Amino acid sequence: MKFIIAPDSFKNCMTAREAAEAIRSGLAVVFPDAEYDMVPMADGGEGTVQALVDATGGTLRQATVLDPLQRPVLATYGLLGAGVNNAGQAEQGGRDDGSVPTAADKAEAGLTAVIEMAAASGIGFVDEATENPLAATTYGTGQLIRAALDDGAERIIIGIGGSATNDGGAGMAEALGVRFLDDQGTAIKRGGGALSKLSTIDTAGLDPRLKTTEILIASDVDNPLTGPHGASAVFGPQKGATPAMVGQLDKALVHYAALIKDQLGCDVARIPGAGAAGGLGAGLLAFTNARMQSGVEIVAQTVHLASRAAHADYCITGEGGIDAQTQYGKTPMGVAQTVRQGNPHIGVIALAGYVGSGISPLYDLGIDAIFGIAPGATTLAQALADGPRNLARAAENVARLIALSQR
Ligand SMILES: O=C(O)[C@H](O)CO
Repeated sequence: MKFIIAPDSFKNCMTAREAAEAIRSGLAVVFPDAEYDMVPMADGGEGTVQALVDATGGTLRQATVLDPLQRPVLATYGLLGAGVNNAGQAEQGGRDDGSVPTAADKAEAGLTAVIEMAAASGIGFVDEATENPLAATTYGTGQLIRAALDDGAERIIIGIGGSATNDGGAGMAEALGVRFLDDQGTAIKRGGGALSKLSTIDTAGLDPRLKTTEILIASDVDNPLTGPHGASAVFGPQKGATPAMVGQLDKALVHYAALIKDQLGCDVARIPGAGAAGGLGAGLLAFTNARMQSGVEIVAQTVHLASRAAHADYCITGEGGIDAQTQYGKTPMGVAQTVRQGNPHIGVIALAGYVGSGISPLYDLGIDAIFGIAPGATTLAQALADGPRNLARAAENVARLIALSQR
């Protein structure tokens, strides 16, 4: 019997790796001799760096960068290991065609870094008293990209979302060498508000390493940069923008996008995801060699999930919450679809801290069964404290059902 264990983190409770370990411990009560392939997962949001570092035996790195309000902070990013790693032990690497990568393949593949923009420019750095989307900058995210380039990264996975910013990624680009000038040739201030003064975008100093660096953007939303569904209108208020500020920020981004189109020949305004993270999506597309992809797809490809499922009997996935939103690119859905590509007969079971309404479509989309792990009514604090134990017990019960079905 072979199990693939591929959960996301359970927010505020367990990292993806801790969740995978809890699931394994429960399954192993019933199937001590089964083969367990541990694949900590993520969807590009919080926990992506840790999950990919854990899954590949990579390393966590830190750099001092500027937060959205330009205060120095220590931010963490990751460098992936050369091969897929099973819970930090033996290498399990396989390509999605089922073959195992050679040392030459790995050398050729180059170093991959993984960054969460929120580690430098996230909403967690501001509070009600300090939030200011007119001034907040993604400069620190650019500094993290630069740190990854200094480490030798040739490919960067960047999870974007959860930002405090609305600057169209101009701060990020500035940290990488772009100059944003007003009509007097003076550098404009950082932050989305000042983009209305922009007149010239000078990319002469852009870090040349970006030309040969592939950037994969895992975006949490697919909103356009501007307009009623754009960055400012939809996400500005949660960053402290008043209705008047929303109008000002949107106008500034319209102007910014027009200059990017005129001066760089790049039309980013309507691309789905360009409005993610206050328009950082647009900035990455305009100034770097970037493309958007679903976050869970990027992670699944990076850890070779499809090929690892080829000879597995069951896949156990999960996340803190599973509800109607899960079908739109959340980890359990992406895991189910990916493992089925590698093995149409695999059984897929999802475990969650809470199970919300609207989950019926998930059964047709590839998840065979969904179970909540809480044993009964309790407080959130208690549910979080008991999370690993509850998850292990739910996994044990799943294993008991599997054993029963084999009798
Ligand atoms: O950061 C933001 O603006 C939201 O999470 C959408 O990307």
